[in-house]
Amino acid sequence: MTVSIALHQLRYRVVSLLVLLCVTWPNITLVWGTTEPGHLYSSLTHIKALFTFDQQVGEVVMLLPEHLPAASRYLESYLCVDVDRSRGVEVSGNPIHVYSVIKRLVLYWPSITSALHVYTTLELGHLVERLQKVASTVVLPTESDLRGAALALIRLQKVYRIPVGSFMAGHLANNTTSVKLHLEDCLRIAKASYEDQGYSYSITWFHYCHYLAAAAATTTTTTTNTHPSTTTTTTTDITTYIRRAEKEHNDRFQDDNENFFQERVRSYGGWRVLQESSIGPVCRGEQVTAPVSGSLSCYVSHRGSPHLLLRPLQYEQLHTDPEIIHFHNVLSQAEMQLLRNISHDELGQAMVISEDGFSNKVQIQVRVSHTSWLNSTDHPLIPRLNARFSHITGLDMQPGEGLRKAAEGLQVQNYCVGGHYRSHLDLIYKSGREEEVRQKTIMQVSKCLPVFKPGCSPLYLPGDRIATFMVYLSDVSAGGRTGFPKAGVSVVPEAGSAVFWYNLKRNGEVNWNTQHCGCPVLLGNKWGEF
Ligand SMILES: O=C(O)CCC(=O)C(=O)O
Ligand SMILES: [Fe+2]
Repeated sequence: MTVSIALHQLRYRVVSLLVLLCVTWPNITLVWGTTEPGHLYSSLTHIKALFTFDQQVGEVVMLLPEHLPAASRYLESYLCVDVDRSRGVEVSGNPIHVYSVIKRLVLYWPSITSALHVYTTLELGHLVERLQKVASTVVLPTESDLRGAALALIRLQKVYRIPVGSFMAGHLANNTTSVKLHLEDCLRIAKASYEDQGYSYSITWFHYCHYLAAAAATTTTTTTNTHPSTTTTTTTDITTYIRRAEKEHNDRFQDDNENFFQERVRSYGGWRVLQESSIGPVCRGEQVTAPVSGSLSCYVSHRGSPHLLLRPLQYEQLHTDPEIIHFHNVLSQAEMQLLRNISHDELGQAMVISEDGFSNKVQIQVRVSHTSWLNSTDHPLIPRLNARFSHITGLDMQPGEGLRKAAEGLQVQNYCVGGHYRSHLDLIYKSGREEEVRQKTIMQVSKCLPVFKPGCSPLYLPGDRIATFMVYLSDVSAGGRTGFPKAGVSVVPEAGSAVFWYNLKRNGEVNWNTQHCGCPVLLGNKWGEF
């Protein structure tokens, strides 16, 4: 199935471009749709709208009399955004701010809104009215979105090895925000991880909560990290949570699984070693394999294309098997902006193909991003880009129809903070079950040629994505690399540059070393903001 999208209004901003080149068959692994419950934090459009709405709520709440406790709580949290905005600190691209805005709107806004009618007669009546109008147009977050935002923090913690104390203090990647987390947040995040079976992380967070609760209990006044409403959770309660999580951990212990410590938990307290996430080292840009010194090169070349003679390409070879090439300055700022504009309104939650190879289904934890597809007819820029990519790669980018199709349409993709794409292959045949695919020969695949016949397994359709050409439409403030854990290579997103590799070997076999991931975005937006 090919998804073609008619573009309507050209507005805001966005993202990156993924061109997946197929031999013959127009398969897609990705379709667009609306944002799933729990995933509001990953939608650029929604998050932008929430921050705008939040600002309006903040302005009204500042004028309300103090006796509305929810309003005071709202304000206390909101003022941190206000401070950061005035300091020029990134707000919508900061996962702690994103978690906090969702929290304010889920926990405090409902009580505020139900009390607001009282104030319509006062001086601030017109502000209240305006706010209520806006509220009816905004997709407001739910408890499950708050849980999703908490789990996004855990994902970042796993991959980038961020200490709990760093989140609590609002400090990420050398970037400090005014927003601080409290005991109630600590408990919420710990519980979210526990419910998601991330036992080791939940235990780590519960220990921190225990420390906060103990500190609060020894002071008569509230400390900076606690809040009156949370002092009802005692250290005894938290100890019970820890014991429960430890028991679950030990009962379900799996060696080498990032949800568990390296060993069973033996006694209460003590030092425990967290498992390394399989993508952690590449995503952090650490050296994971011995450098292939001497064999890699940088070129300025026209790559044999007369079209590139006057403006040769700068390219860097990052790896030899597979050959991974990083091309620089492939798109101009204006082109990136245009692509972000024309895709923005069509972004929908990305999905991945299901096991049976045909019915697309959402696997939310695997791929958290928003995508849209661009056709050649959507804008005159698209055919121009297809031609340019063809000159660069030497491959046919003819979008065509059916078996004439050489390449899929352009796919634009946006990841917000915490957004990621787990390790996968871009192939259609089968990602993951290596042995099974090895046993199927190319002959079996060709039985299905020249057209799809009944009896051919949907897993072995004629043609496959032979190569991937991916252009970054923005820089990313922190995180968001494209990581190749088997090849030990990672690429830092650089606006206007492109990564290219062949998914198949010359003989048509799968190149398993092309396994790659979109590392979680720690700060900012992959791909772009304007
Ligand atoms: O986001 C990235 O860096 C990788 C994206 C990717 O692998 C894909 O969409 O297939
Ligand atoms: Fe991919």
